[in-house]
Amino acid sequence: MKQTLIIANWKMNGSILANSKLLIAMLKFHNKLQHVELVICPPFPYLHQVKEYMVGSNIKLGAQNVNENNSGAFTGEVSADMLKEFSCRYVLIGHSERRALFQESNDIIAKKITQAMDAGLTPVLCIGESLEQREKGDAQAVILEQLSCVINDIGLKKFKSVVIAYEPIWAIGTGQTASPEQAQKVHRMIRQYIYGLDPILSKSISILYGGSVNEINAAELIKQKDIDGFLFGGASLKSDSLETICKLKI
Ligand SMILES: O=C[C@H](O)COP(=O)(O)O
Repeated sequence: MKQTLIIANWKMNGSILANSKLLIAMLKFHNKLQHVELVICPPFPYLHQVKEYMVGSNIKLGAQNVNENNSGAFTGEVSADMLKEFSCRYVLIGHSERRALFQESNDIIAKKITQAMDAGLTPVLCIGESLEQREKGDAQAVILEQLSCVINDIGLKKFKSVVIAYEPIWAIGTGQTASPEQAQKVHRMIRQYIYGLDPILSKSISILYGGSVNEINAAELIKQKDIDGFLFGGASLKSDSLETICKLKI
């Protein structure tokens, strides 16, 4: 059975003290998480701190971004090999905040995925439509374009190791989550698209939902057939919310 994947994206939040409190609280419930794979994605400077706390637990470490190059004169950037050295297992790629604020194109995102995979990291490919695109009826086309650009670039064989995170931009950090039905409809569409390429992969690939997930709406969302877990931000900074979401019976 596929494990439920829960990824906590701290975004640009935290401090050494605040992180310590959160991590100590998490370690109290981590051993009850047999049915979920919990991944923490802190800002880069805190990777080491989180890694130290996670020793002996089954909580995994992830990063929020990676550069599309191997090494060299890319001031301020971090390579996939560096993340691997810091014990990262996962890396978020193409988050909508990076696409919008840092002009990351589908082409750059495909290159980042290749870098991540070459270093042995599991890339979490974030996709999703804006409110404007949804209202114009373009959501499906946008999502399939984001997916197909990556698949065409890296090839289906490599794509088998990618995790997909569907995050409607209008639901991120707004408190306005997609309804379980809305989310399921898109997840089903994504899975059917993958089915058309590779029926076996369509069953094994994890498709996460993200966008204002919290301890209240998570229970209904996770019951949806094609939702395999969550990528969440705000609620991941609150240990009580995190614990409730991780303990949901799938
Ligand atoms: O990476 C996480 C997503 O952007 C969702 O963030 P949020 O849970 O704060 O809406």
